[in-house]
Amino acid sequence: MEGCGGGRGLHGVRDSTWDSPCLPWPPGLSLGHSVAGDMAFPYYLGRMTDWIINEDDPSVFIRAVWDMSLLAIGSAVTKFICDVVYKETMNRIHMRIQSQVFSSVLHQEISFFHANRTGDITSRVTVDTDTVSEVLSEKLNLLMWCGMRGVFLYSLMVQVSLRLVLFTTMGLPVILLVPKLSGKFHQNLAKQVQESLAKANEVAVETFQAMPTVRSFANEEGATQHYGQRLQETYRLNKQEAAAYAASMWTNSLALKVGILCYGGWLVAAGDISTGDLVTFVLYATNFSTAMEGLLSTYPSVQKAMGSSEKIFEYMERMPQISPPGTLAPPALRGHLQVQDVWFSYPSREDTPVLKGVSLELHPGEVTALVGPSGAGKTTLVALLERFYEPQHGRLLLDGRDLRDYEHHYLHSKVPPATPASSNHKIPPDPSPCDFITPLSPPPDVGEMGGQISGGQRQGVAIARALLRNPRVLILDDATSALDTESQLQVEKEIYEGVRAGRSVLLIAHRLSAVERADRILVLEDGEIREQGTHWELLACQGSYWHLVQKQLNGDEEGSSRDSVEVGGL
Ligand SMILES: Nc1ncnc2c1ncn2[C@@H]1O[C@H](COP(=O)(O)OP(=O)(O)OP(=O)(O)O)[C@@H](O)[C@H]1O
Repeated sequence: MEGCGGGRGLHGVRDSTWDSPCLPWPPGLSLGHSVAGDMAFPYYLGRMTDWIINEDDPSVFIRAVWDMSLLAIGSAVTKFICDVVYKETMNRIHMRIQSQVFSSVLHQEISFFHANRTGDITSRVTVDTDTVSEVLSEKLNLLMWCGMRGVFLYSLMVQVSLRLVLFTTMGLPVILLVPKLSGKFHQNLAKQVQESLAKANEVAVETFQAMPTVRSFANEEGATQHYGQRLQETYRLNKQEAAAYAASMWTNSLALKVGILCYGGWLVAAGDISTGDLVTFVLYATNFSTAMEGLLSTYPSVQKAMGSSEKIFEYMERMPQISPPGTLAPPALRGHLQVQDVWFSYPSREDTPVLKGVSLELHPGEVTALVGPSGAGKTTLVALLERFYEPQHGRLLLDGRDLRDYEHHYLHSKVPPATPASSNHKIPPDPSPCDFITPLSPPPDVGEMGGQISGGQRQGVAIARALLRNPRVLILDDATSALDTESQLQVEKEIYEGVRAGRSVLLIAHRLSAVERADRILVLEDGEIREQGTHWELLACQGSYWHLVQKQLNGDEEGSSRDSVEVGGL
């Protein structure tokens, strides 16, 4: 068996996965003991038959009974120990595979999560690993057991009668060929079942995630129907899979057994073998046929697991499509951030650049604001600064060193973003010593995707989390739009206090009143920096910024009717 010691599993797995959970003693040996115990029965039954027919010395009969009893006990005990050790080992392997797939997925680049559906990824980590584990812990055990029985029995059958073995062997191709042919077909079907199940899961996950939308469009019936259609597809494939499985089972050839009895009877009559030998052989052959049946019934499951394991190992062996982080972690960081001639397009739309030669600088002790219409590329720039993606052209430098050179945890603690998305996970009971968070008082568990807190609380938590890290570069991406006026003033106080202490701040805001105090305002439009200057300088130019301000004043842009803009100071 390959599962123990180095080597690769069903379809190849890194050695480390399989190294540690080795069986404490050679599994083949203990399995051999157990199988050999089982195999002795036909032999002793044969001897007993001869004794009954010939009425030999009674001690032969008593010895046979004793030997059989001892072997039965020995075989049962060894099998029990074997099963316990094997299952324990396989459980550990399952746990390891599952956590390795999970960890491997977590290390993928962000675009991987955009390219693959959440349901598919979850299915890989849970359903597929379960399938493989089930096969490892049950079916593979059975497969080894049946395989070993088959080998033992065959050699014992050879010892009893070579002629009968040759006769039996003629029926073997039927037994061995059919599963090979049906196996491929079954493996294909198993893969399709897994994919269809993943799609059904995806529909369920997406529906639950968008539950408020489903409710407000009264689309519960539609969503149920959609899910039902997916399940129907899975059901149809499952039926086909079951039929393929049954087809691979029928090879248990009754004709073979009848043939052995007829031919064996003729050999006994001809005096080639004894009646006891025939009894022994028939029992061996029956056991052999059962072992072959076991192999056949297990084989499709192993094929199925191979389909699942292929996908698991695809994930486990996938290298993230982003440069690995560096090791740089200087004790002191100024927070001078430079974006130099950055061009970027998303992997899913490679021919549509979102950022077109963007250059900007964040200086320690200054607030730099980035404004622009929706879709201009502001959040994309933040994603690059967070190293979710890498630009196709241009450089991102922190204190003169490329962002890629910095150690992963160090970089994210020194340059944390405050975005609503960063508050979606569970938070500690006391998220922050920051004053503004107290009145917002979020619950310790924010619920899935932050669903149990208000927009304002979410933003408060996000800012508190970012500030808690005492960052050198603070990035606020539309982080204060849902805060009430009092909380917003407190956040601004925190921000500007941090700036006085030498922090660099990048402030992205739709509500233009929030950026008026910034030391510099950059206007990003269609992926390009169109203007930069202070609030007053930009107003005086009457360019893009002035137009944005006018739009908000006139209430043209979404939400601006609620947020009156004071052009002239906060
Ligand atoms: N993951 C993605 N894959 C492909 N295109 C994307 C992705 N995320 C954003 N985009 C596209 O990139 C462009 C810029 O989006 P981005 O979110 O950076 O704009 P934004 O200026 O932050 O907008 P807003 O102010 O509304 O948040 C948009 O055209 C958007 O559709």
